[in-house]
Amino acid sequence: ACGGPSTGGGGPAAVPEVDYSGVQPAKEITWWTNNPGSSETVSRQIIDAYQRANPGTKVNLVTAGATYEEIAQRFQTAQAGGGSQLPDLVVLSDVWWFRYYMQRSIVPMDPLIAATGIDTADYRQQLIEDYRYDGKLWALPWARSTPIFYYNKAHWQKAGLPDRAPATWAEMAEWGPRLQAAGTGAQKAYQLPALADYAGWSFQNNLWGEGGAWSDEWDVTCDSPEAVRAVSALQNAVTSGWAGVAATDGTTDLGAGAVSATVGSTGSLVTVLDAARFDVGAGFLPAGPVAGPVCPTGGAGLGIPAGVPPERQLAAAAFAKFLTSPENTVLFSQATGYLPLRTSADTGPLLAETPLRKIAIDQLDRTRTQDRARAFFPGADQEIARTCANILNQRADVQGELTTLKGTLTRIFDTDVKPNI
Ligand SMILES: O=P(O)(O)OC[C@H](O)CO
Repeated sequence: ACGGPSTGGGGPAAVPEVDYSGVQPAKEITWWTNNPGSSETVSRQIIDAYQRANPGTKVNLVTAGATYEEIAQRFQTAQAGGGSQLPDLVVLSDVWWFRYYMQRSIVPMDPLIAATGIDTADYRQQLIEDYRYDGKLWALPWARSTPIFYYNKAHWQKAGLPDRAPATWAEMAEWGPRLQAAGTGAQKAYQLPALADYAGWSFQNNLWGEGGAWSDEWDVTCDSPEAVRAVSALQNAVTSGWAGVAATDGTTDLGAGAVSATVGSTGSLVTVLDAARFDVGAGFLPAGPVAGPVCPTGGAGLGIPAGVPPERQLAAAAFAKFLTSPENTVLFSQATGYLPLRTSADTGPLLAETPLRKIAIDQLDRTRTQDRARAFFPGADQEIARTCANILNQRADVQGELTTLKGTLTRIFDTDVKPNI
C-alpha cells in the first residue's frame, strides 16, 4: 500500500450533470480492475455472458494494478491524459471514491441509474448508501466485504476452546495464552492483520468496542482515552506473546497453519478455504466493553470517470448493472467470498455449499459506517498504518503516537479535504 498522489486543490467546480436521454451507448468499453479476491476468471466469465446477451458489444477487462492503491495510482495518472487514456468503468475502494469525488473525476451515478434502470432498492442498503455524499451516489457497490474472525478449528480443539469465535476481545485475551501453550505448532495464537493492509480498517473494530473511533464526523478523535485503551490492548497482546503482526497477509498465515486465528476480509474466504488443510472456523468480529455495532463494511465499488464521453459512461453503467445483477453477484460471491449485493439474489445454494458465507451476510446487520478520518482523508490509511507499526512493531508509546497521528490527520483534513467539500 502507498499513499497515492495528493489531492490538494482549490475546490474544483462541480461535475456538470449529464442528460443521457437520446445518448446512444458506446459499443466498446474498458473496465479497470485489480481483480480483488482473485476474481479475474469470474469477471471474464461475466463479461462473456454480457457480450453474448448484447451482440456487437465489447468489454475490455484491464488488470490495472494488483491492489486498490495501484489501480488508483494509474487512474490518477490517466486523469492527466484525458478521455483516451481513461477507463470507462473503474474499481475504487472505500478509501478512494471520496478522493475522486473531491477531485470531480467521477460522475454522480444517479442520472445513469435512472437511464439504465438500475434497481437501487434491491441492493443491500448498507452497501450502496456508503457511496452517498452531497445527496448523490458516486459509485455502485461491487466487491463489498466486512472483516470476519477466522480461526483454525483443530487448534481451537487442542486448546479445549468452544468451537466459536471469541465474543469479546477480553475473551480472546484469555484464550490467547491457552492457545499459545497448547502445542498447536502455530507461532502465534492470533495474528493481527498486516498493518499496510488496512490496519485503519480492521482496528475500527477495536476502537469502536472501547467507545473510541479514528474520528467523529470530520473531527479527529484518534487520541481519545478510549482509542488509547483500544490500541494499548493490541500492543499488550503483542508484548505478552500470544499475538503477532502479519508481515504481508494474516489470512495467508492462517491458511498456512502458522497462526491459529486472524481477522481478515470476507473477500479472502475462498482463498483461505482453498489454502487451508484444516477445518476453518469463522465468526463475527469480537466486541468490546461498550455496546453497539463494532464492524465496518469495506471493499470496492465501481465508478465512472467524468472525463469520458456520455456514450461511454452510459455503456459502462449498463455493464455495471449486469455485473451486479442478482445472478452475477451470486457468481462473484461464490468465486471470492465477497458479499452478495442484492437482496433478491438466491443465496440458498451458496450458503448450503459453504455455510461460513453466512457470517459476513449476517454481520451486515451489525455494521457501522466507517470513520471519515480513515475512509475520506487522502493518505490517512497509510498514516494510521505507520502509527500502528510504531506502536506494535517498535513498541512506541501509544498516547504519544496517537497524539502525533491526530496532528497529521488534522493537517490532511485542513489541506486536502476542507477546501474540496
Ligand atoms: O480487502 P477488501 O476488498 O475487503 O477491502 C478491505 C478494505 O475495505 C480496503 O480499504
